[in-house]
Amino acid sequence: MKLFYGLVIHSKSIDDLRFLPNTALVVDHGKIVFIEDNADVDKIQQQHQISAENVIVLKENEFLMPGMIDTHIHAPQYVNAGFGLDLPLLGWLNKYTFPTESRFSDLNFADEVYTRVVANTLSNGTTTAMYFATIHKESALLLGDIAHQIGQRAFVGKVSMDQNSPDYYIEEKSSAIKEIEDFIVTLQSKKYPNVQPVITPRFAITCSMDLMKNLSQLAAKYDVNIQTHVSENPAECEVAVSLHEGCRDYVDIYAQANLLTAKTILAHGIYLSDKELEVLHKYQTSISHCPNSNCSIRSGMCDVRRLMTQGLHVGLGTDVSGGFSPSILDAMRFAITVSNLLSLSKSEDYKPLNYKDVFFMSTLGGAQALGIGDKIGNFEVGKDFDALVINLAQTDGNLELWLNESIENRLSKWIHLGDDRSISRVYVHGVEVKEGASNVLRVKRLGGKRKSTEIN
Ligand SMILES: O=c1[nH]c(=O)c2nc[nH]c2[nH]1
Repeated sequence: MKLFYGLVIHSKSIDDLRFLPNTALVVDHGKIVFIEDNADVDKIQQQHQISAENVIVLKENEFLMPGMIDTHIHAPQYVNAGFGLDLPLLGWLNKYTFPTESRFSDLNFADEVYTRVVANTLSNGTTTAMYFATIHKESALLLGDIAHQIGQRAFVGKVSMDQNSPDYYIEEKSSAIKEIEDFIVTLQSKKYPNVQPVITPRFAITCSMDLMKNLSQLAAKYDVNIQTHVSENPAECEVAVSLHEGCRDYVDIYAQANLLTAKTILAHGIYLSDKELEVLHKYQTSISHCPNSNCSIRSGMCDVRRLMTQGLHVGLGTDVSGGFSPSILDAMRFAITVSNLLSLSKSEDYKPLNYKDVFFMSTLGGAQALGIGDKIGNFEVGKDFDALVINLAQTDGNLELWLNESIENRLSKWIHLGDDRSISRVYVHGVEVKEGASNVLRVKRLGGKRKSTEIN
């Protein structure tokens, strides 16, 4: 058992952010068993019979928050993060993305890159990641192994694609169906408590209707999540609809393939019509908002406020490498900026996203978007303890300046100015993992243990 004591910040819902001073939070076997603000810490330590070494008292310049959730990240594209941003989506996929992803048939290369992406996202405070891998079953399984070993909560998707893809990076339909079923069965048989397989048709351009229908049947058979892309770029929308005869619009393609469920998350959703939003709402399907990517490959500006007003769950995604940063803090900032820019062309009562909204989206909102809002995302008795200790002193040497501010302003400052150094401890299911993740990276840098291959 562990007892945390200090300032706790978490969201109860989109418009209910709580700042809880002097809070005692007890964790047992990875789960939250007690939480009380303005608590008598000695009394609670005694009541729960917790030894002194298991009491973690936060400093004045620290606070505890839920772990952050990246609802959309392409693990293999981590290699490309920060370059190749000169083309819009379809050209970008062909020139940069497919060639890189095709390299993941090489397990040594996959090991190198996937270890880095898991360790680095954890160091940046991502306790849960919804990953796209590649079409290669073995390396996608390896991503699951690595997330489990390093200690990240992860949804891992072996990508499926059987059309409109280059010869060197495509599956044949029947083998795509066999491979994804093998992938699900194998990953589930490992019984990793925090790693799940996810059905991952790349998007409607690279998947035949028949493949998508088979994938939705497998999702139902194994009760797994589904992820794909929707309505990211005007040219993409046009091509997608033209390829699937008899489908009214982009969302209708996925509706006809039975891919829309309460466990489905669609990345982007920039150009959705009101009718499409209505359909997504009916199926309780969520959106991953990836503002860095939307700006970097010039896809467009997503009106998140509109999606939320329609009742959709919206999480945040880094979308590496359309997005150049693996940090959810970066996604929060981009989300605020994009929303501010959008507001310039809206009526005066339009409310752009602020730091409280994006804090929600990066924690409980992300969990709800992934269909696990009852398990993680904030601090409630019975939930898993996925958490970050934030140390403001690491962000700015002039700590006094920070401590003179209200707690609200401190949070706003951290969201706008903080970086990975300010995330001093990371817990997943009650286990502290940041140090482990840094060690893995150190071993890699020194060329130790795992075999190293060259990275472009
Ligand atoms: O941002 C994106 N990244 C991708 O890899 C991709 N594939 C299809 N659509 C996509 N969008």
